[in-house]
Amino acid sequence: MSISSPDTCISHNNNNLPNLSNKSNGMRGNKYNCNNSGTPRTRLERLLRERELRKFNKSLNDGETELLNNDSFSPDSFEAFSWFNDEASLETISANRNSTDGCERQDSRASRERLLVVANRLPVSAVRRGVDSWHLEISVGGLVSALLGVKEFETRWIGWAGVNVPDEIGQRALIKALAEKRCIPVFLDEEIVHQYYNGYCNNILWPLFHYLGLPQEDRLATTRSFQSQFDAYKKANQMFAEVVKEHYVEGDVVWCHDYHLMFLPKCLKERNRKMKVGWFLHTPFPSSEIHRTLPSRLELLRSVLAADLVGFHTYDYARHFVSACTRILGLEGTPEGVEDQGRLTRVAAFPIGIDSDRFIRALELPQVQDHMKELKERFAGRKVMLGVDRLDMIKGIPQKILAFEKFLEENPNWRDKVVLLQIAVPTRTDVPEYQKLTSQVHEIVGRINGRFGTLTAVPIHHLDRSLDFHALCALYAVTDVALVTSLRDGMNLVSYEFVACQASKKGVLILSEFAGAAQSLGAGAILVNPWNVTEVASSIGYALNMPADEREKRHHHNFVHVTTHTSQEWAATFVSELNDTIVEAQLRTRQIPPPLPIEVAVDRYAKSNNRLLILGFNATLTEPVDTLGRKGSQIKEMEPKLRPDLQEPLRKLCDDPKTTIVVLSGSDRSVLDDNFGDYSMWLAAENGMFLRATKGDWMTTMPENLNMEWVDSVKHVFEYFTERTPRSHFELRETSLIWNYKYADVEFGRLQARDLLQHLWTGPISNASLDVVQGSRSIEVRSVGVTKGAAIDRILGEIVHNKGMKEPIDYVLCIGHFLAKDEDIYTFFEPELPSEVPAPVRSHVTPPVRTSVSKLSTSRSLSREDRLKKHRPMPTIERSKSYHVNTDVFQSRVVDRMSLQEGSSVLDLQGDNYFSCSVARKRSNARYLLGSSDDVVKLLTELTNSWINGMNTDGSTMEGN
Ligand SMILES: O=P(O)(O)OC[C@H]1O[C@H](O[C@H]2O[C@H](CO)[C@@H](O)[C@H](O)[C@H]2O)[C@H](O)[C@@H](O)[C@@H]1O
Ligand SMILES: O=c1ccn([C@@H]2O[C@H](COP(=O)(O)OP(=O)(O)O)[C@@H](O)[C@H]2O)c(=O)[nH]1
Repeated sequence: MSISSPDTCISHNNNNLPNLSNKSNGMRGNKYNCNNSGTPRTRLERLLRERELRKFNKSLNDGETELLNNDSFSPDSFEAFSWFNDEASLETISANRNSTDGCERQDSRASRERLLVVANRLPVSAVRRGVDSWHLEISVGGLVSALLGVKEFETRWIGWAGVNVPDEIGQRALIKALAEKRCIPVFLDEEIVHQYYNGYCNNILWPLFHYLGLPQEDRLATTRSFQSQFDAYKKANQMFAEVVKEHYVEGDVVWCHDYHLMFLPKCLKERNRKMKVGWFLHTPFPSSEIHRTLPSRLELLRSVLAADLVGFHTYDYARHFVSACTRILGLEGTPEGVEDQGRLTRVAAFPIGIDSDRFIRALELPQVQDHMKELKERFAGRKVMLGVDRLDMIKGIPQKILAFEKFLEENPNWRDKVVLLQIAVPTRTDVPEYQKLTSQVHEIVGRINGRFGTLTAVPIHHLDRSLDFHALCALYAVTDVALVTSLRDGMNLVSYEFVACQASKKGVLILSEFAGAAQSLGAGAILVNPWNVTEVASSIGYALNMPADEREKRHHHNFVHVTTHTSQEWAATFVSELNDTIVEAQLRTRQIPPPLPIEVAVDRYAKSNNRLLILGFNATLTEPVDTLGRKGSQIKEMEPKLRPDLQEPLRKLCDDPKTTIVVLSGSDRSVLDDNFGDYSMWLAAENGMFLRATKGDWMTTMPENLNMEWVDSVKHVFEYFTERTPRSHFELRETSLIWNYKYADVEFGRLQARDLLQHLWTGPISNASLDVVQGSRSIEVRSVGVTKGAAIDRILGEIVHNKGMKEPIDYVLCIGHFLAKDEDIYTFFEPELPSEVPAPVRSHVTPPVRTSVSKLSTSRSLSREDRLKKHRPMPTIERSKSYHVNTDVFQSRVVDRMSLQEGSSVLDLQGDNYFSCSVARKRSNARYLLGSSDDVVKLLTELTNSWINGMNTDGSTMEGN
């Protein structure tokens, strides 16, 4: 795809995604040139195209941003942030953009898409000045800084204004004041703030996510209050959801932020399933071993997974999250995200950035220059070291100061040549832990200044307050060494801001390896372990003595990163991926068969005369697959058991003379005997390789020449892996071998499975004629041709013969939780000529892959119709042969083809009387879906009722099956 930016025209395709097409070759400026031929098909193609489009928009924006920022850049106010400006200026920009485009733009989405940013804190905190008058101040913190730099969207911010407003007059006045800044308040009362924000968010989740553990002291009290804090957390999240709902307009992107709002995606999706919901975490997501300790671990993960896209600062945090979902919820983690019953929540890393231009431009402003001059004079003759942090235990302020003390202790010559300026912004001052930290820091600073200070100078200048933007920029610019020693930090934007302001000085950044920023600025910074005070002290020495050329190289590396990975890029990428996730989900959904129309299936059943029901066993007639987390990995029943609530309907259906039931399972014969021996039905064990009417003996339907010589070598491999994978086991069946790790540690099990597969593919059996079938937690090895689909015509032949059927089968219901390999059973009954019957109900985007059928069955090369007509009149030819161990109990036979009468078909389904149904497996070749075995119970019960009702009306009698 060749795309060149300014020469590009933009249109919409059906997916509502803009198309880029090159308008060169002398076809400029004609909107009809915008063709759709290059419609991207894959996710990556779509995202690449979006990226090109963003770059193109940015090149237009750059000029416009100048316009926007011209007069409105008032130093100390938030007017500096573009999206705070009023609607009118944005309209102007849009108009300018259209007129400069050269090709009529239908693309309003990229530049005007509405974005609802939902975060605990609004970018402004409100201070009450009177009954109905408010003063707004910019809130301090990385989240606010980053989001204020986002310019691409028409943004509304929903959040808490940091103040309790109990009265209606005050609320109304605040709503009005905030509306001018495109902010919408969520009113939280004092008690909720105490329990939700101070309690659950800042005393439980915050320390936990930063590896500081759950509160230890007063265990009982904590446990008791934990529940009420969690309740308040959920309630607060519901309140946010209500406000979102009120302001949501169809098509809006709703972007939820941070650990305060982990419950929000679920609340939003429950209110509106179609809402585009993204969630981004600004803190680290800890290892799943840490998250496991949280009492509400399941609920929080599940709620976050309701979002369409989940984002983190780094790949590590994303990996931890996926791992928590697999280990704690028992879900499937894929490179794309987390999958739950066919639904994918995309999980990815989106490292945040800053609005670097804003910092670079600010350095030119006179007031910033004045500040810089003052600072240079004040600290002349001394190197300036700088720390800027909220006064939070995660920032490692005590550790930083202790390291500085050690440096002064060991380097007396530096004592009057260096100063540490530490800006410690008060935060969460209602939480006792933060109050303790403040006193602790004051105490250490006092001690060190007492120890190394003189009458005229102290080594540490500690400020317990925030600075305005320009003072901060000046400080960054005059600094020689910045010290960021967070014990853990989601990203840390201070390090980015410092780099942005160092174009001329090229100072050194000492950066904690536990800050997310270490992933991006690690190459240019000096990385330290903040817990290692000795290492930090020596790094200070190294930084202060660093030669200019090394400083320059390091700075350049980081400067390029900071100026290219901006907050605008971050937001645009996130929103673009969120939009794409929705497109992708729609494509996936269209590949999913529709739910079984139970009424239709029952009605047709009642109206037919010779029905065949083929039922799988595992997860079809047993309890639903347990996905409730770790408990699911505990061994409950080694052997599958028929659900008690299915016994009665099954028995009644078996007693219906017009119905034949076959249970077709991968399980071995003894398991089917134990569960179904008392019913009047057919049992097909080991994927149909063994067959028995419950009144008779087992026989084999196996192809005669089935090669089983591979068994010993595979068994050897399986034994090896079973020994090395705790809680895995393998089953040796007559026709297959299965290694099962469903009770093992999921991640370790998967790694072992990967190794095992690699060994099977490349090892001693690599040339054998085998199928290696991967289940979600198992690996099965079978001879080629051992599938349910391959076995079914032999089974059918035997049944028709055995029952002496005179009429064709006019209704087939085939239900199972079958492996992909065995889905050939669904296709077996599908008409092969499209003209014969209407196509399955679902609409395909990509046609489902049709599993090829057995090569062993010669009749397979014929069409279904030919195959079934070709069958000879009755006498079944049975060729006995002994097979395997224990064959004394089983009579083994191979059944030849048959038909009802010369030329007539065994099946007469008239297209519509065929219901293939996948249970709890969404991507399937079946025509329909059933959610779980609960639905199977419902269906079979209704079939039973229909038959009983039918029998009463037409007066037919019950005969044996
Ligand atoms: O609103 P507060 O409770 O006073 O806290 C301020 C913010 O602190 C946290 O910031 C994080 O976000 C930054 C940007 O992504 C990141 O660089 C930093 O490492 C994080 O600590 C918190 O996550 C925000 O929600 C708070 O608003
Ligand atoms: O006096 C100050 C100190 C800090 N900040 C801002 O607070 C943010 C801190 O973000 P960071 O990601 O470093 O950490 P957080 O506080 O969000 O954990 C940065 O954007 C700083 O510019 C500020 O505006 N004034």
